[in-house]
Amino acid sequence: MASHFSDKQTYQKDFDSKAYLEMYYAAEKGHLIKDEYLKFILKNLFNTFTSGMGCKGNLLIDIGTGPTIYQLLSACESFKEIIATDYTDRNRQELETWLKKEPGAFDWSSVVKSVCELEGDREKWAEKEEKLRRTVAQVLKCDVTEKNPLDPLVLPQADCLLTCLCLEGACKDQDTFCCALRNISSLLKPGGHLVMGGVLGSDMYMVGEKPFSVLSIDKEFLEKAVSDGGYVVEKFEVQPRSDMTGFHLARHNAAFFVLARKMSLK
Ligand SMILES: C[C@](O)(C/N=c1/sc2cccc3c2n1CCC3)C(=O)N1CCN(c2cccc3cnccc23)CC1
Repeated sequence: MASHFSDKQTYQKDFDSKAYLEMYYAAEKGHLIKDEYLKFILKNLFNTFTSGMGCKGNLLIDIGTGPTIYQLLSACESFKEIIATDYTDRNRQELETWLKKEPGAFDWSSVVKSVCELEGDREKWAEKEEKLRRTVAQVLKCDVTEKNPLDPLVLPQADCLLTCLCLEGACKDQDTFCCALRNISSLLKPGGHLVMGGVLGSDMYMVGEKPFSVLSIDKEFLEKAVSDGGYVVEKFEVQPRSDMTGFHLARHNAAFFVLARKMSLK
């Protein structure tokens, strides 16, 4: 158990984006690949964004993107513009490096190919990468603990809010989680969709030699937090964790996927 809370300064100072990418998303051996988290999330994102669930529009904001783009691959088919956001400079830098095809960019091609396979044509992976690069308009700093997480920017409200593996890493307790959910909800239009993926029952995860704390949440807490946050839950999937090999690196017992709609005022 990480003895202390990994606050935003710790992330800014100690979160090694490259080590994280290698450890969790490297083809074949990445821990979130082997333990099926990624397969589960990609299938749910595919069903939500590209198979007629009606989740489409002009603007999607991804909150706490981290240094990863897997979560945007299906969304870029249904939204004209995507804004990626993260707290740490190195995560945003890692995203920019991939978006600009600069040297040292992480190789996402095997993940891109699996999403293209879901969409029906594995060969289209190069076009898919280019489509994503064209759709991500900006990479902004965000802090979910702020009333306006994008402060000082004030953006038009988004049609969809996406957030994966962020709030459980950013929030030290359940109250902070609920507050952060309300903060990010201010960025979403009434009637817009919240799409959230992550893990249940985790208390920490390793990045290189460093432990990062995780707020351990369960299905009941999450369902209540989303409903109390002003949403109607439309879909809530949980996948218990099967493969325990990477257990000591990222202790969680299930992956979750939530699709919810922000209630309109009237
Ligand atoms: C998504 C991620 O890749 C983290 N990935 C992973 S892998 C893994 C494996 C098992 C368990 C867990 C887990 N997690 C996240 C925690 C749960 C990332 O890099 N993050 C998320 C947390 N984030 C912030 C920190 C502090 C404050 C913030 C304030 N606002 C916005 C963001 C803030 C920084 C960027």
